[in-house]
Amino acid sequence: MAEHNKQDRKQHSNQAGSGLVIAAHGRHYLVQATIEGKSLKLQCVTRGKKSDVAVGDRVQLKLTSPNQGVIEAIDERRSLLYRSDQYKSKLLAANVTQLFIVVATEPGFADDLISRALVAAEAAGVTAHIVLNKTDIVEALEKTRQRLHMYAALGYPVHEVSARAFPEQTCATLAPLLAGQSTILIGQSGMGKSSLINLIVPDADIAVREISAALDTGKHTTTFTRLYEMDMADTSLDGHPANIIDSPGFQEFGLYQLSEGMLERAFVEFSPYLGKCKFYNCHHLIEPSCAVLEAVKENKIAAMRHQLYVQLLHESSQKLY
Ligand SMILES: Nc1nc2c(ncn2[C@@H]2O[C@H](COP(=O)(O)OP(=O)(O)OP(=O)(O)O)[C@@H](O)[C@H]2O)c(=O)[nH]1
Ligand SMILES: [Zn+2]
Repeated sequence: MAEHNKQDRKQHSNQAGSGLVIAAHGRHYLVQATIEGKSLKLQCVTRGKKSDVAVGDRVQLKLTSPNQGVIEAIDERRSLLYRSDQYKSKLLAANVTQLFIVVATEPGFADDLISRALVAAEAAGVTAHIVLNKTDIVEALEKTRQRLHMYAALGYPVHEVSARAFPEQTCATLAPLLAGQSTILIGQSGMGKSSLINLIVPDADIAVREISAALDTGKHTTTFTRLYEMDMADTSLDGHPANIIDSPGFQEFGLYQLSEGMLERAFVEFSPYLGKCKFYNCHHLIEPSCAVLEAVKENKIAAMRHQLYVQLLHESSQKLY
C-alpha cells in the first residue's frame, strides 16, 4: 500500500458509518452515507475483489478519505433482482419492493420482455405493476389495452398515464403508489421511462450528472443503474419517503439462477395446476396427463406464457457457472 494511502487510512480509519448504495459503475459505488451524524456522498470500493454489492444495498462502511470509503458489510436484503449478462446473472438492484414495467401505446412493446420481467419479480418476491404511458395517442389505445388485458387478468395492475400530455394526472396516479416503496422502473427504449422519471423525480438530471462525475463514468451517463431518494415532503405523502431506481436501457433480467421449482411458481397462473400432474416431478413439457399442458390446451393458460416457461427452463439448463 502506498505511503500516502496509509496515512489517509490512519486519519479516517476510526470513522465508520452506514449508507445506501445509490449508483454502481463497475466495481465503484456511490454511497449516500451517514458518518457521525453527517450526511455525505462517498465513492466506495469493496474489500478485495468482491463485487456483490448492488444499487439499493444498505451497507456498513469505513471512511478512507473525506469523500471515499470501503464497504465492509452488506446488510441483510429484503429482495434481490438480477440482470442478464450473457448466460450469467449479475446483480441489478437490492431491497426493491416493487417493479414498474413501463410500456406505451407506441412504439409497440415485446410481450416476451414483459413476461420475463414478471417472472423476475415473482421469483424475487417483488410486486409488479404495468404502467401504460402515452395514453394521449388515442388511435393505439384500445389495441394496447387489449394486449395488456392478459396481464391484468393475471393480477398485475395496469396504470394508464401520459407523461407528456397529462403530467399532473400522471404524478397524481403514480405518487401514492410510489410512497413508502422502493420502486425500480424498467422499460424498452422509447416507452417514455425517462420522461416519467423526470416528472416524478425533481432534478433527476442534476442528480445523474453528479453521480456520473463522482463515479467518473465519462460520457456514459446513462449506462449505470441509479437510485433517487425522494422525501415526498412537498406532497400530501409527507412522511413516506420513496426510492426510485432507474435502470438504463431495457435490462434483460437474469433468470438463469432460477431453479425449475422457482420457475413454475413464478408463472402465477400455473399455481392451480401444480401438484396435479400425473408425475410428481413433471416438467410440464411433453409429459402425458400434465395438468399444466391440459390447461394450455383449454386456453386457461396462454400458450405464449407456457412457451416462455419452456424457453426459460431451457435457458436455465444452459448456464455456464
Ligand atoms: N405522445 C407522447 N409521447 C411521449 C409521452 N411520454 C414520452 N413521450 C415521448 O416518447 C419519446 C421517448 O421518451 P423517453 O422518455 O426518452 O423514453 P425512454 O423510455 O426513456 O427511452 P430511452 O431514452 O430510449 O430509454 C420521446 O420523444 C418523448 O417525448 C407521452 O405521454 N405521450
Ligand atoms: Zn405437468
